[in-house]
Amino acid sequence: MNTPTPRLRISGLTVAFGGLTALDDVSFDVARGETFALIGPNGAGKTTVFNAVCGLVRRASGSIDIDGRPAPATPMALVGRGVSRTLQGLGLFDSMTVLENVLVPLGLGTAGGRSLGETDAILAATDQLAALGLAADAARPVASLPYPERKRVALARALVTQPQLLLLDEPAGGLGSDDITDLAAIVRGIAAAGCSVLVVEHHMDFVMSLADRIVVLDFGRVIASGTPAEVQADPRVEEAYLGVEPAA
Ligand SMILES: Nc1ncnc2c1ncn2[C@@H]1O[C@H](COP(=O)(O)OP(=O)(O)OP(=O)(O)O)[C@@H](O)[C@H]1O
Repeated sequence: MNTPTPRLRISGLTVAFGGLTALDDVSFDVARGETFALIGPNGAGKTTVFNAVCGLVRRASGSIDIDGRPAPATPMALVGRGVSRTLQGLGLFDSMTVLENVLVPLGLGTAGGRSLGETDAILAATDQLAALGLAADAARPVASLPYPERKRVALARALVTQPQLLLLDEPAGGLGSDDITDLAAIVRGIAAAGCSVLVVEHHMDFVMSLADRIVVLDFGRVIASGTPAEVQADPRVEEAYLGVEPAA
């Protein structure tokens, strides 16, 4: 039987910054419609994986394929290949309204693989804001919104291009428990619609309740992988987070 082509395949990825090996021979696949988490202590290399997928850092070796074809070399070309990303910080344009922020990627490229005229772009952005409960905020300066709403604007901006692979960098960071519960429901809906989600997150309850599979990085290496239950039971993970030596 043929194995389906993964949405994202990372093979033997190594990235170095001068003398620091930030990623060392990292490999994993993300299937279509899968929610996949990358976890690990601070500095483990999680964001560098995202940056490598987006063509923002140079690979020393390894390959990155999206839907069976090499990832494009530039971030702009990624949108046309169905990839979107949120940033660890919000990365919003504070001088713009909510709607203008969500329109930015539509001005750069395509939605669902096709270019949109201005009217259709505004409709798509307005629909996306409505889907995330932000319809009433469209004309407000984004800087005037509370932090959880600004996080959702950043998510709307990533979703407006109708990605097939969504990279979420610490989406729960800075949110309270009610907002995290809402976010988990939103991410489940995104995955249920067939979009693969690769999430970097420190909030463990969120990760464990959401992810189909998890890879754990430490000092740039994969130290564990599997289902949430498998990863939680792995003594190497406890060691990486807590500095506890696994029992012999
Ligand atoms: N552009 C860069 N130049 C030099 N070193 C970098 C650069 N980007 C990342 N690093 C280093 O690479 C390592 C991995 O960083 P990265 O940001 O990927 O970790 P992370 O797992 O995302 O950490 P955190 O959870 O704190 O965000 C760290 O030691 C970091 O200091």
